[in-house]
Amino acid sequence: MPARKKTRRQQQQGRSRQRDTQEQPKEQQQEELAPAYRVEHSELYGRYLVANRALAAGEQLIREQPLAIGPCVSCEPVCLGCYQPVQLGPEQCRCKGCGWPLCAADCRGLGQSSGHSREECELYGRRRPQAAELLKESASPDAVRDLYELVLIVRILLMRKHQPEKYAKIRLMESHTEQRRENLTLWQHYEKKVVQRLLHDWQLAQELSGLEPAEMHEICGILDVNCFEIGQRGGKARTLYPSAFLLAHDCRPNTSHTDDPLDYSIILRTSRSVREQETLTLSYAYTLQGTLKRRTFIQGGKLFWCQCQRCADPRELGSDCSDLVCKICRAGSIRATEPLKQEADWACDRCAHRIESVQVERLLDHINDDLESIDVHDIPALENFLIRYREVLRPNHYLLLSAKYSLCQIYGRVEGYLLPELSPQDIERKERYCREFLAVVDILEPGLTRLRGLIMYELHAPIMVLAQLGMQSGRMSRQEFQRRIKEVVRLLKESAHILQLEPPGSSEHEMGRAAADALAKINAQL
Ligand SMILES: C[S@@+](CC[C@H](N)C(=O)[O-])C[C@H]1O[C@@H](n2cnc3c(N)ncnc32)[C@H](O)[C@@H]1O
Repeated sequence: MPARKKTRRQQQQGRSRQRDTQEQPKEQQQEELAPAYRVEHSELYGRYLVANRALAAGEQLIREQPLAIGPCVSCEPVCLGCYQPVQLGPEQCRCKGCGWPLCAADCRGLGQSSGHSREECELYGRRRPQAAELLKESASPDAVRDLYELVLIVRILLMRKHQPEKYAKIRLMESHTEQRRENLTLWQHYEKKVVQRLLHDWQLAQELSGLEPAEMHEICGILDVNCFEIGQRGGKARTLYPSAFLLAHDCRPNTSHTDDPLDYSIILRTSRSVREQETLTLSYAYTLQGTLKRRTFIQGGKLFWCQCQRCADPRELGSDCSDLVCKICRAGSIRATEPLKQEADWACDRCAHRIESVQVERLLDHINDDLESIDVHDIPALENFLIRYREVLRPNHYLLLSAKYSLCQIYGRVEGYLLPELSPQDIERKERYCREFLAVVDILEPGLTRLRGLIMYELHAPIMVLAQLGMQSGRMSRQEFQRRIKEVVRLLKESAHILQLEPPGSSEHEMGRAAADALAKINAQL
């Protein structure tokens, strides 16, 4: 995060303390209940968490600070103190001790174990030619990525010497080392980019006696299997938490989590009510992706093939978010015949047309690249994308939904398309996209989830504006107007409730407050 002025930080801390005090009675109540979960073990999951009793939606299960935190593996350089983006040019502030780029000389993360610690700075200071001096403006994206990939690994290896208790906890995490060793590409990547580099170029064994390649590979595995990616307000980091890593994966999970921008704590809650004995789950993959891609992603990093209910269902629990248009009969939808087999054919549900899954993958990669090349603020280009692929993908397809979600967020917010400038057709379009998106999110991320809160907030605005326009023009009946206002109130209520569960200081929390304010104004007028 950019260096924040003391007053702002103090204000934020003040808000946070206030919130703690307000929540105290609730926490006291919870203390009287049995613990919310317990750790179990199975052949399939290894260790995992189960509900110890029936849990209500929104119950806080875990709040804990990271055991380890560092930059994400990315080509974008970030401040080592607070993980906000930085530049590599001569103007950028650099650490006096080691030369790595920082957001500012008084970054709040300097000298902190959650940021750029003294031990790290001293080590990098001794390795300037192999580290900071490579971080120049002319450095290739790969060179930047390779260096930033090392940071969290080195931080953990330094704990071996400086924080042995934390290090011991981390080493108890799953690394899947044997399975990783069998994957030659993966193994060689870490052998070359991490192990050899740290041992030979950085001479790390001089700093940490007895350090062996096997231990370094194990740490790389632990990070791949157990890391969370977190971040608020443009910052991005990866973290290991003491117990949140124990949650098993499901592609329609029953918990949701967020992180506190002040101390990087994870806050994990039930997103819907959970039965006693039910497995507590979160999603290791982005839920708004199709089964073919999600399963490949999970297998790549976490080394298992997901077999959850959603993955096993060709219609993905009725969301149809992987459906393609059959180009032979046009009326049918093409879906995986056996979704738990990556290589199984895809077939039309109306005619005999079939395609191989590799062809589907190629098509999806192509469309995804096309979408990625569009600026997320470019309304005409996103609209054009929807037109280009409506003959190829069904309306709920996750790639179309991704474009629709961007449009939901920018109609009414970007120049030339601000709310007063929007035509009724544009407003109707925003409403339609929001509804289509929400219908799928209701299936795949039901309950008190951030995405539902955000999209409900977006949806309230077009309904409200169209209702007002309808009344003004005399084309809408009083009854219809009231029905719409009722819907606006419901959306704002739910959105305010969900988004205010997000930590103060986050943009989502701000939006939750805006929803609550809008609701209060409407209630005052009713
Ligand atoms: C973040 S760790 C979870 C904790 C781990 N079970 C342990 O005992 O340390 C992720 C690993 O748990 C297992 N796992 C989690 N969810 C799973 C699922 N739905 N199906 C199969 N294995 C799963 C896999 O071995 C995965 O790599």
